[in-house]
Amino acid sequence: MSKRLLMIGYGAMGSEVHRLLPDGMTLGWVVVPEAFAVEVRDRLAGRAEVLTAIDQCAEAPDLVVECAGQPGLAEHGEAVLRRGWTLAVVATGALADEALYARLTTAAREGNGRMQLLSGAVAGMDGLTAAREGGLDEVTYEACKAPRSWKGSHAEQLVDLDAVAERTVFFEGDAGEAARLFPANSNVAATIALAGVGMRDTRVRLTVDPSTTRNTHRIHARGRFGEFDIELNGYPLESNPKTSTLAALSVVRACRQALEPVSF
Ligand SMILES: NC(=O)C1=CN([C@@H]2O[C@H](COP(=O)(O)OP(=O)(O)OC[C@H]3O[C@@H](n4cnc5c(N)ncnc54)[C@H](O)[C@@H]3O)[C@@H](O)[C@H]2O)C=CC1
Ligand SMILES: O=C([O-])CC(=O)C(=O)O
Repeated sequence: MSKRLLMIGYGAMGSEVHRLLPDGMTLGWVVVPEAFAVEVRDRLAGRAEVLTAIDQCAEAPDLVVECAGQPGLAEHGEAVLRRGWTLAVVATGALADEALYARLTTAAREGNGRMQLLSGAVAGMDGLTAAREGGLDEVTYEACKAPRSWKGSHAEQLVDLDAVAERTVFFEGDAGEAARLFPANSNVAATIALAGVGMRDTRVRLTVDPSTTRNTHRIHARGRFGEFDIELNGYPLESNPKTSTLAALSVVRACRQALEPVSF
């Protein structure tokens, strides 16, 4: 019998994940804000039940994936974890809020739930978490995207996205600030911080480049293990250029992991 997935959010990433769900996993429920429920119900045309709160879900899903962004994790994360369900998360930037982080970890502990932080648009989180065990001296992260990928974000206050003519750095700071200021664009900064040296000590630089069509992520880590540099040039999703295709694929991978006895 097929395992059943509950998805929080059903935007660009959610629809892509739904399209690519592995055999053996079906979408049972989608949770979206009231204002989007009618539209999402129309799009799904009966293929999954559309809810607006976790307590409306009458059965236990085999897996819950958050594809809703930071407000979605803040709103529904606790209810999922208190029910003892497993929650795979991409809006890791929400965890820069220490109070929310504490609420979710307490809910997971008390409810016997599990929060799985997904690697999203980047690679190397396995190596970084392993490297941390030996001690890390430095972790830096740089993102570079096309102007259209920064549209509608705080970048609009820092750089003229319509006029920018060459690669331009518009933000330098720590991972916590980046995740808070760019909630739809800098979850990766928080993911790297959570896997490495934390929000305050992870240095972040955000850039825009009018000549690129990719979402580029560069990570540098140095510690007792040695050092590594990762550069990932991802294709953005057509339906949302802020979001890399790999981020959606990392959710698909989490679905596959829930099905298979052997996994990376
Ligand atoms: N960790 C990573 O590498 C990445 C993380 N992300 C995160 O994933 C999020 C989703 O990306 P897209 O699908 O491209 O965005 P999108 O804007 O296309 O879709 C967001 C969806 O979430 C829903 N939503 C919003 N607030 C909600 C709430 N309180 N409860 C339930 N649903 C809610 C919306 O109705 C919409 O269906 C981004 O906002 C970002 O936070 C995105 C890319 C990479
Ligand atoms: O998808 C990406 O390239 C990264 C992203 O939006 C995020 O970190 O929130």
